[in-house]
Amino acid sequence: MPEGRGHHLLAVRNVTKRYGGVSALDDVSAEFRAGEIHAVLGENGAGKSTLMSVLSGFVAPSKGTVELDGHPIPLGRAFECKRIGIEMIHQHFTLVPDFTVAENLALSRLPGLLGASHVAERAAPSLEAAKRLGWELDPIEKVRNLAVGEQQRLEILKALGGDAQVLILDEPTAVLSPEEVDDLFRVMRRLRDEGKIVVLIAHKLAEVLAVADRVTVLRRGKLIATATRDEVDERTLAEWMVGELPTAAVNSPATVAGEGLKASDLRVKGDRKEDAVRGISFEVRRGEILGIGGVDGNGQIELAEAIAEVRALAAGKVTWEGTEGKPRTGYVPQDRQIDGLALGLSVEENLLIAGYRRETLTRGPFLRLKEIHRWAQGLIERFEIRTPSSKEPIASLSGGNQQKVVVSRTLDGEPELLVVVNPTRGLDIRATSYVHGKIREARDAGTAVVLFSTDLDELYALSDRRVFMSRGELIDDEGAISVVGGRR
Ligand SMILES: Nc1ncnc2c1ncn2[C@@H]1O[C@H](COP(=O)(O)OP(=O)(O)OP(=O)(O)O)[C@@H](O)[C@H]1O
Repeated sequence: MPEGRGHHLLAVRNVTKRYGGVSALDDVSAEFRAGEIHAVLGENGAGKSTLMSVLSGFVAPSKGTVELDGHPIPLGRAFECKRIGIEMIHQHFTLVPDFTVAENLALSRLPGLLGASHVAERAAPSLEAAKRLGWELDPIEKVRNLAVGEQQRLEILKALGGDAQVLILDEPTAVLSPEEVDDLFRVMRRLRDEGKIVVLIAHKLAEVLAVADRVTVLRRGKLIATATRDEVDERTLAEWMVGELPTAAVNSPATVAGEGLKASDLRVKGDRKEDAVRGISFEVRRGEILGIGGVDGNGQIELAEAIAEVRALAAGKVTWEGTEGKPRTGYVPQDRQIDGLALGLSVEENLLIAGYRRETLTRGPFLRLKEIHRWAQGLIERFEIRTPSSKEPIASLSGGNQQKVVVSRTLDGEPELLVVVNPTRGLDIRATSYVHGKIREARDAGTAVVLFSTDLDELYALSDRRVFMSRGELIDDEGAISVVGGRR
């Protein structure tokens, strides 16, 4: 039996969290034990993030308590929770890119001046943890030069340096390559065996079954079940999550064909003026989905932005149907929080913002408000965007539901060229299968689709043809996937 088991118990007792009329959590009770990896599952908007935020003190519940070893934790006080050893590893990293590894590690400890000797002293516990886990990082490397997987390691090391007893990971595998996922799971098991409480939010059932000791499923704010790994399979979990079984989508071959986008010798600079895309040529025909795979950070984003015309080309040429003419382009960017959404505006305004439906929704300089409302309502229903109303601020939607807003308005614009980057990141099984279906529909109607995805399952399920990117270049040998990657 792992040492420390039974020593620490994080217990949620009858927790309810209401936002206006919505119960994000409804009388939820659950126990997270030392020496276990506990996965929390649920559809988009089920309440997973809210539960994690309650556990880590970022959100105070409307009712109920959380206890660590029988002592109530300070509710809604993240800093206090950190002090007693509860650490949340967020999906959006909280690192300072221009600081070194050691400086970032030092910063996470008590605030104060960062003299060179203090940095070394404060970073030491995290660097020791790094050594123990086989995650050696160069302390003087700038964080902006680290690959995404390394940045995540740094986030975890920050938490361990603070002597975390409870580690909460919010969808930690979303940004990782298969090898990095295996390595993260190795470390999670090791931390579990050291007696820590490890909690994770996850969407991929296969991953959950691979790593979790126990699983808790939420649906619409309610706890549906907690079970041990051996008591469940993918089918049961899926049923618990959605209340029914989703039907698997089948990939039908493309029907419409025609000349589409042709890119010749594209070169694109990254944000730091580095050569992010180094001479790439490819073609994607109308009625075809071209998948571009590879580990994050190998120039995919810069290439996607260049094709979608939101980043300038340094060199090279793009033609559409053999001419210099521009296609009607739909773009689903990588980071919805930064590029996709105006967080201060409502759901409806965010649907409208991309301007895809300008002809029907405006009259001269005026907005046709009733039309807009009806149209927005239609998208909300079809894409099952979970929101109390279309007037709700977008910031109050769950992550997956925000992603649905971006995807739905883009697909609704009936693009001739569709550029999507990880279109289903953060979406649950049902939403993923719906979005895949809509992308195939667009393809079947003659759209040329360029799918950038770091998710191999998605890449193989959706694309008609595949290439991979490594260090700014295309490689078409699929066997090369395991060697793709590393630093920029
Ligand atoms: N700050 C907020 N204001 C209003 N409503 C909110 C707020 N935060 C969450 N909600 C609502 O609470 C519900 C649960 O959201 P939560 O983010 O916990 O879901 P989730 O399971 O993490 O979903 P996802 O998989 O999409 O990230 C959703 O209906 C969401 O709209």
